[in-house]
Amino acid sequence: MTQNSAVLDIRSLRFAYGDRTVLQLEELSLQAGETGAVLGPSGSGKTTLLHLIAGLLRPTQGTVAICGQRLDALGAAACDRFRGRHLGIVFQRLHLLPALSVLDNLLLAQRLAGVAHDAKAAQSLLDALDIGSLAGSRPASLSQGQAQRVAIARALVHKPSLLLADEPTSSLDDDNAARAIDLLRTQARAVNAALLVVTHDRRIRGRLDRELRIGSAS
Ligand SMILES: Nc1ncnc2c1ncn2[C@@H]1O[C@H](COP(=O)(O)OP(=O)(O)OP(=O)(O)O)[C@@H](O)[C@H]1O
Repeated sequence: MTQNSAVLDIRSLRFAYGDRTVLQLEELSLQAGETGAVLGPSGSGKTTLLHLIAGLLRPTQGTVAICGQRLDALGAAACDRFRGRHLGIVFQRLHLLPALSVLDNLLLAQRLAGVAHDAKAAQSLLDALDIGSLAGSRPASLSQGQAQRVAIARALVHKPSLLLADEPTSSLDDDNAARAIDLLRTQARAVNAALLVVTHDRRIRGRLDRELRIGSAS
């Protein structure tokens, strides 16, 4: 791993299922603190791209590197560890664990990422997202907006290098969509993470540093 490399560096990327190319992306690079959006309609390869960045799929051609490390060069266990330490992911369906309190959802995320248990830092993050008073609540008792804030906090609690957000605004009205993007941007900057939002939602245009469109390739 090199010290001054981009947090995310994608070059000449192509992914195919069999002989059918479903994603092509020439170049995408994000430095620490930078934000970007990949916009594409349904079927354009957004989920495929997220899986490639997370090392769950291997490129057919080209490279994806996180902090200078190609995930396809790592074995399965090392890839899992690297992903856990360097990536934070806000899933479209938030996947909060219903049996755990909000705070315990964050503490579990720290543990899975292999960073030190730090309840104070987790609580500060909840406070920064204006949901500090909900630390003891169960996810089922939260509004959708509150639950999304918890998901953002959980993705950031181990201070990842890269924050990925999958369709974070698609089910939100205009005001809340704008708020969610602002939160992602502000919170990613607070830990000096790069942020990549993958979405079909055109309302995101002009809100992040970089914008890239993808379309289905044949
Ligand atoms: N396991 C698979 N085998 C073969 N083709 C697949 C597989 N998974 C996805 N595809 C195809 O790859 C293309 C890209 O799919 P992908 O899920 O990445 O798109 P997407 O942009 O995330 O779509 P959506 O916004 O609808 O979730 C689609 O044409 C899809 O049919």
